Amino acid sequence: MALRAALRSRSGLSGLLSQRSSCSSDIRMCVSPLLVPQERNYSTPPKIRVEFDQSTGVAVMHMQSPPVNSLSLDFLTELCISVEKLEMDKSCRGLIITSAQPKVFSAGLDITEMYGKSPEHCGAFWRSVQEMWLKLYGSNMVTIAAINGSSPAGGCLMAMTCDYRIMADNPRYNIGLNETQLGIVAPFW
Ligand SMILES: CCCCCCCCCCC/C=C/C(=O)SCCNC(=O)CCNC(=O)[C@H](O)C(C)(C)COP(=O)(O)OP(=O)(O)OC[C@H]1O[C@@H](n2cnc3c(N)ncnc32)[C@H](O)[C@@H]1OP(=O)(O)O
Repeated sequence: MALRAALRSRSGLSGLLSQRSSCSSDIRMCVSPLLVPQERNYSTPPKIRVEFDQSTGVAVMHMQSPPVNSLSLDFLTELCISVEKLEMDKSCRGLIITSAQPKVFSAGLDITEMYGKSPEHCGAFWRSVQEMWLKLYGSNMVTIAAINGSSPAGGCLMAMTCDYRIMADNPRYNIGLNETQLGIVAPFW
C-alpha cells in the first residue's frame, strides 16, 4: 500500500516524468564478485544518483551520465552496485529508474565500448551488460522504468527488465530494439 501511495504522490512517477531533485542515499555497500575489479573512478562525477525514501520504501535511481546515459562498463558497474546496495536493504521495496538527462532515458549500449578494445575489456563489458539485466530482472524489489526520453536498444532492454514501464507521452521519444539496423548481433547467453 505504501509503495502504491508513494507512486501516486508528487515524489512518485508523475513528478519524475517532469522534474528532478537532489539528495542521495546512504545504504550499506555489498559488491558482487563480478563487479569487484571495476572500482569506481572518483575523479569523475557519479553516473547514478539514488534517493531512498525510508518512509515509503521507494528508491528513485536517476541516471546522470551526459549526454545520453549510454551504457558503458563504468556506468553499468555503478548501476549494478547501486541496485545491489538497495537490494541488501530490506526496507527498500520499490525502485524507480529514470533519467536526469533531458530527452533521453538511455541511448543503449555505449558504442565506443565495442571497438578498439582488448578481448578482456570486451568480456568485462558484456558481462556487465548481462549483470545489469539479470540484477534488474531478478530483483526482489518492485522495479519501474519511468522512461522520460528516448530509449533505443540497450535502453529498451533495461526498461524491459523492469516489472513496469511508464513512458512520457512525447512523439519525439523513441523506444525499441534497433540492433539489426546497426548490424550488431547480441552474443549468445
Ligand atoms: C530480459 C531478457 C533480455 C535478454 C537479452 C536481450 C538481448 C538484447 C541485446 C541488446 C543489445 C543492445 C545493443 C545496443 O544498445 S547498441 C546501441 C544502440 N543505440 C543506438 O543506436 C542509439 C543511438 N543514439 C541515438 O539514437 C540518439 O543519440 C538519441 C536518440 C539517444 C539521442 O539523440 P540526441 O539528438 O539527443 O543526441 P545525439 O544523437 O546528438 O547524441 C549526443 C551524443 O551522444 C553520443 N551517443 C549517442 N548514442 C550513443 C551510444 N549508444 N553510445 C555512445 N555514444 C552515443 C553521440 O555520438 C553524441 O556524441 P557527440 O556529441 O560527441 O557527437
